[in-house]
Amino acid sequence: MSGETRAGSVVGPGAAAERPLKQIVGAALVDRLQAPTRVLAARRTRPAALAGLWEFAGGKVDPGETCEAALLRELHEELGVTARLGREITGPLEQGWPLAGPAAMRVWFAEAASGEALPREDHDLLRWLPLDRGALAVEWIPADLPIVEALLARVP
Ligand SMILES: Nc1nc2c([nH]c(=O)n2[C@H]2C[C@H](O)[C@@H](COP(=O)(O)OP(=O)(O)OP(=O)(O)O)O2)c(=O)[nH]1
Repeated sequence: MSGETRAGSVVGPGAAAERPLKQIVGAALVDRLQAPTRVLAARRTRPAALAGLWEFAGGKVDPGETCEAALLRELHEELGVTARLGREITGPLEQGWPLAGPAAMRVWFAEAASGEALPREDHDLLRWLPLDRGALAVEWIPADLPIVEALLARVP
């Protein structure tokens, strides 16, 4: 029955609450929040379906964790940096940007407050991309492309 709409019923926020999207968070890590010129892309190593594709560093929000805390944790685990978050790059959903499957990602601008970003977990390569059409030079996870476009449109 799930996914079907009874005659006369309205699919509203309640439906979303019954089938919440898995919350993912990601960072558009830039060289500096004030007047950014480059953004960091990370190449995934797993799972096989995503290996070799590029993404924003980040990951799943743990139960009881805020999105912002999860993102700072993920950036430390994955890149070894202590980050500072800037503005959110808001998406079309309350939970951010739709991803493949029942998941959505909220994305923030971020900069490293300390540490140099290096691939530690989940990635084998990092690349600093220019904040122009050159940001599309790598093969992003397809769901990330609208986010990259929004990022380029929202660069100060
Ligand atoms: N981190 C990240 N995940 C993304 C992006 N785009 C996208 O579709 N995803 C998907 C890939 C995964 O299915 C999911 C994130 O899961 P993940 O595997 O990175 O999360 P995690 O680090 O907490 O993983 P795990 O240790 O629990 O396996 O979101 C993106 O730009 N960044």
